[in-house]
Amino acid sequence: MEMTFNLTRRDDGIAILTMDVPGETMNTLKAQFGPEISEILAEIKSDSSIRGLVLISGKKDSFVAGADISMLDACKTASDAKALSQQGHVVFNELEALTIPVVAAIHGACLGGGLELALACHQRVCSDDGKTMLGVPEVQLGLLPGGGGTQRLPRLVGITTALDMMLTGKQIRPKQALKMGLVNDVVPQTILLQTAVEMALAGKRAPKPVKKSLVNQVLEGTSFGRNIIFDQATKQVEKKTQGNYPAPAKIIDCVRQGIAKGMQKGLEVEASHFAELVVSKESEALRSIFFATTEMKKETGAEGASPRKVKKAVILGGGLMGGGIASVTTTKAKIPVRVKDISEKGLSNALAYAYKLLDKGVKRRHMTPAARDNLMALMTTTTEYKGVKDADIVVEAVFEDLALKHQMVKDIERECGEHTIFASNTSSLPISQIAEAATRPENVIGLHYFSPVEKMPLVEVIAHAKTSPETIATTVAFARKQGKTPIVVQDGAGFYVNRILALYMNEAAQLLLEGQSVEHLDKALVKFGFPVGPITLLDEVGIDVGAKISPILEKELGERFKAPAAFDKLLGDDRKGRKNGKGFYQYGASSKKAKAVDESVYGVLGIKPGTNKDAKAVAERCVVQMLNEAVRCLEDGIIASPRDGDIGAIFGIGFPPFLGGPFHYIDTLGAANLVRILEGYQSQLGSRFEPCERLKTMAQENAHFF
Ligand SMILES: C[C@@H](O)CC(=O)SCCNC(=O)CCNC(=O)[C@H](O)C(C)(C)COP(=O)(O)OP(=O)(O)OC[C@H]1O[C@@H](n2cnc3c(N)ncnc32)[C@H](O)[C@@H]1OP(=O)(O)O
Repeated sequence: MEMTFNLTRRDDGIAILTMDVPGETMNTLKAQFGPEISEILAEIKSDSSIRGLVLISGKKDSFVAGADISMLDACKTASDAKALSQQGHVVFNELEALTIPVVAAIHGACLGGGLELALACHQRVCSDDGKTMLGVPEVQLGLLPGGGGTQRLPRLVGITTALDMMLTGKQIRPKQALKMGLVNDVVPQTILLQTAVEMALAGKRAPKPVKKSLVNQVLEGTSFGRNIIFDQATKQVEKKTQGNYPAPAKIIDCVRQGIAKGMQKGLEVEASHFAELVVSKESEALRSIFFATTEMKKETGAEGASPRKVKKAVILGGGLMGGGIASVTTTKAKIPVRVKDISEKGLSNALAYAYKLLDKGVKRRHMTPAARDNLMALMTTTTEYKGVKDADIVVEAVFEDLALKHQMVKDIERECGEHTIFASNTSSLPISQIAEAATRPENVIGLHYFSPVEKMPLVEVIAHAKTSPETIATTVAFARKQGKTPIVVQDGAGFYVNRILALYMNEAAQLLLEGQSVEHLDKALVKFGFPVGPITLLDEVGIDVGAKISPILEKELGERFKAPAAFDKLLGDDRKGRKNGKGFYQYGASSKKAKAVDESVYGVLGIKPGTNKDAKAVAERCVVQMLNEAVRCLEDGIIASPRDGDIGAIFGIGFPPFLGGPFHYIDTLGAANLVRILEGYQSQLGSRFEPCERLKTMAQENAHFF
């Protein structure tokens, strides 16, 4: 069997231990490595000619991506998982206990168990490459660092920094890592191995003391101060997770107990908590999302089609969406963009949007001003169709007006090349209707972004009947280069995300009109696990946008999409939401966050908030509408699979990730149970709750989606 670890000896007495998992693109830690590593450690200990050890990856651009998540999936019981963690502790403790200096030479991803492996080495040096990132992202999988990270990290970089890393799962760049003391040096990759060897030859070095503020020194230096840190962290995670994610509290407990009772006790607590988390339903759901997104990355979006390379893009419209699309195209995809707008104002908005994003990076020292300016140079602007002939793709982000979009199609067919893709960022108009103006409909596609474009990971790629497979594949690849997670959906009013969102929002509106307060509605759905409540979301998206989309959906999809008539009064009172500072919430002149509910909205709607219903019941009414419509979208072929439906809902509207997405959640609830709930509401509140046929069939067959 091919080995993963290869030990070579240099004349200067430094041994190089190269990790290279056969047949895999990334190194990951697997249980079966235990005996191989123990054998190598025994060999090293018995060979007095070895004066030092350097650990390096044999992979081109990654160190170690963590424990093999598939291995964790294979754990059937908590004791299986605990054994894995304990095995990791034994191996890493043995590595750390070597009397010779051990240096980790890191290039590329050094994450999770990979960083824990590096922490068990006496020193660490990493490359200054953009691909090099260090972190402990286990919390994003509903886990915690189970290879000693909860103990070694705080002792190396301090409690506050370690908690921040473990509770967010953030990736640390090389310079940041050096500054916080996570690595001892940062060098070009060309001299990474040589530097590591020199560090080993120089012998063990105590880690440089991490510079801490006086306040931090006092807080971390006394048990009273440490308790303040832990209590504050606990309060923050409770507020953020609403009790829906068990991992953060367990991370805090591992650190707290380890610092108070010593590393050995800390490791015992870590192994126990890690084990419970591996078999938790939350982690199972989060791991399924990781595998789903990884699987999707390999798909072109159109069977058998290969994407064309996009060397230049044109964005029509420099407004909020156009500016965002242009920004992610230059800053993420690093593709030259020409923004066309009818006014200079629109063009300057697009430039300002990109500059503001990039300048944040400069201020955070992630980027130099020169790098910012080089990326800004990729964006040019025009009020006429000049310099667009060689565009490979044009993304239109103009008003939701079919005639205007038809004009755009004709303009682009006249001004650009025969292969140029026309991608519409429409949020509701069927692509087939937009394509009616095209002489080359095979080049017309939907590419629906979500606002704010630089933050929302999802895009919907909408193919109409005549869209060519190559157009689909090229658009999917283009979105991926922008850092997006694209799902290919079929043409139809509202596509997928806005369609399931519309019924969820309508139900919230019904509850509001029944006398539930705005705060209560929003709090109930945040407690359920959404990032923001439905009323806040309506203010963010725009009450006018919602009002425009609803009739389109109702016309094509039926009565159930009819929005409550009372909501027209809001527009009559010029309430558009955040965009014009007047909606359900008050908006101060400069405040980014909505202040308080604008109580006058109740008068506009002609309602008076009554007694609030149970929060779970409020959430359930809104969520089951979304679940039922998600299944209808699968039934109608709008989405290709439950997997795409889960990813679309999570990445598009923040459906609670710990539930795995609508389809995973229906499996958890049980189709029969969901049908029973829907039918209950149907008898009380009307036909909008009627379960779709697919759900009723699944209920009868006790079927599951996964
Ligand atoms: C001991 C405890 O602390 C427990 C842990 O360590 S839990 C694991 C913690 N690590 C992570 O969460 C990292 C997960 N991986 C990633 O975030 C990304 O893969 C990456 C940032 C490392 C690289 O991203 P990218 O360059 O986009 O590559 P892919 O995501 O497509 O991955 C390439 C292939 O590697 C497989 N893979 C990556 N990480 C893991 C992992 N931890 N376990 C199992 N497999 C992993 C991924 O599935 C791809 O496989 P393929 O066969 O090539 O499709």
